Amino acid sequence: MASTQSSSSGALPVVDLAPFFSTAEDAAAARARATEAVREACMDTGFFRIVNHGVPREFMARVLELSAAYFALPDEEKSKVLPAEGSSSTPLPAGYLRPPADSPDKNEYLLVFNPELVFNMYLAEPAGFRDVIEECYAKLTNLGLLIQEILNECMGLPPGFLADYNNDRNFDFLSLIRYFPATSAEDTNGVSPHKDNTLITFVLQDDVGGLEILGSDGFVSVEPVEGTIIVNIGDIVQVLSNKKFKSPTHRVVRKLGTHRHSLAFFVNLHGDKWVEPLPQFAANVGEAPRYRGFKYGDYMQLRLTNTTHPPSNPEDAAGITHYAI
Ligand SMILES: O=C(O)CCC(=O)C(=O)O
Ligand SMILES: [Fe+2]
Repeated sequence: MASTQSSSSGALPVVDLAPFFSTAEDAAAARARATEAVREACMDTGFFRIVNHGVPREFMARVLELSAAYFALPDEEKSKVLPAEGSSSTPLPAGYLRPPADSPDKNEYLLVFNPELVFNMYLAEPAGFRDVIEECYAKLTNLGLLIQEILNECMGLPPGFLADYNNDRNFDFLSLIRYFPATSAEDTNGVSPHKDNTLITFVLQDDVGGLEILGSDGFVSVEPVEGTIIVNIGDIVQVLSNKKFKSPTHRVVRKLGTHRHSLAFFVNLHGDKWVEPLPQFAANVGEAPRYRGFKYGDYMQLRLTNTTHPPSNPEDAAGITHYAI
């Protein structure tokens, strides 16, 4: 088993996206440097931090503040937007959820899908919540497209390849999360170690901390830095790149005496898409594929069983190794 030790020295590579919003003459060279930094981060840990990403700091703070106000509502209120069984065209039902009581994950969350396509479930309170969350959804969707374009370049794919492959925004979703305070030094699990089954994940977090990445010497915490967005690539990129780019294992550890609020935005393929190592990373370079192909929706279903039927041993949770050759 991986070491569960933590250290607090987790400095993620910082990628400045300003040149992607600039028409200045020297922006092209700066864009190339940022792209190279993303490439190195993806091959190294799969995690990086972005700055000058176009989502204003005050806006991010407002989102987390409204999220805290939402979760502070009484349980009876929040439960009014429990998703209706089987009512959803999306991969998961929209609405407020808590992991089952026997889950080791001690958190609660609200899932929001593409507001242009889906009726999301909201309460009347807190005031302004819906507009701000939907604006956040739109901003992170656009940011996802930019990161995807950068990844396309890092992976040496033909221009527009990923945009064309991942051309449907029905399976993306946003999760507002509140972690409960730890009750003892033993009871700290917030989210068990996992890799994201995504293409790209964004995390915004408050100043409490608790997100940790598994490195070669155990888990390392990702310190909160106001106004920055944490990015990690997910299993889809790991498979497409035939494991050249890493989908990192990470977890959330709860802190004593305080709730933690975060927002995760998941950029996903449509469930009907086929996922397998691309020829650029396999046949064309004489490498054997490390994964067999699968339909993305099937993998999502497999991963859902970890939530609906948590394995008694967390190490037995279903993951991308299911398809490993
Ligand atoms: O809350 C966080 O910081 C990350 C949550 C996470 O890893 C996930 O929802 O997949
Ligand atoms: Fe995650």
